[in-house]
Amino acid sequence: MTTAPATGAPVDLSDLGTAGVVPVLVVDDAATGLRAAAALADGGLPVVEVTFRTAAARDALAAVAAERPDVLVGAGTVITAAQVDAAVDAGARFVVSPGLSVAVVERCRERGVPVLPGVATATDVITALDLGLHAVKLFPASVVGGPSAVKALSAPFPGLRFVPTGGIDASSAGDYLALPSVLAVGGSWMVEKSLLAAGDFDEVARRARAAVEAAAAARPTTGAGTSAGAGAVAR
Ligand SMILES: O=C(O)C(=O)C[C@H](O)[C@H](O)COP(=O)(O)O
Repeated sequence: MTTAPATGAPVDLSDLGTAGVVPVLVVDDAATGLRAAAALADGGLPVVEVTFRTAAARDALAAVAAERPDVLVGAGTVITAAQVDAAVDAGARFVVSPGLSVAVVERCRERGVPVLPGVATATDVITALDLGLHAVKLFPASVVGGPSAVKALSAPFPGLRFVPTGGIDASSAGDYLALPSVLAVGGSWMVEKSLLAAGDFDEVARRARAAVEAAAAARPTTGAGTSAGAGAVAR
């Protein structure tokens, strides 16, 4: 069971490494967001990235932040500095972007929240390093080459940690998590749209539990919470 840092406590990206898996949520109403976050926590994964793709995203994020202080809630699909402000004002404790925007990174720094921008190429990685980042999201991970792409990009950039996201599911998560440069994996498979629409939150909890187990099995040496993948990451 992963424990989220208490509300108000500083969060850094190592906390995502501790979880090992970042569920990516797309919701059309705040109540569904709240139920999904509760089901994920029931499954031992008190972490959720609420994507800023829907009109309800802000309210869903705010509801989770207010009602579930035990859950580490962040914002995803953040592509403008204005969205950083909206997300942080709603209670986001980390920010994720599909790509690398200097404006987003700088606003996150100003607001004091850790940011995980997306990269897909070595050129993107160099830009991230120039900005002083130590961890990036690899997106879309399955399209840019899967675990082989992580390995290839890790070679010239030792010390950089990756959070592969995009096209990952229960069957492929372990292949990424077994790589030492992988901090965590992200994905929507635990909170699939059809499950939310059907109100099948038991299945959300079951998938969260399976994901936690897969992460622990892929990083077996020191166990969940203190595994190699959970090493410290500077902002
Ligand atoms: O919204 C963002 O910030 C993104 O970069 C995209 C999401 O992380 C992926 O869409 C999740 O991918 P799936 O697990 O394949 O659904």
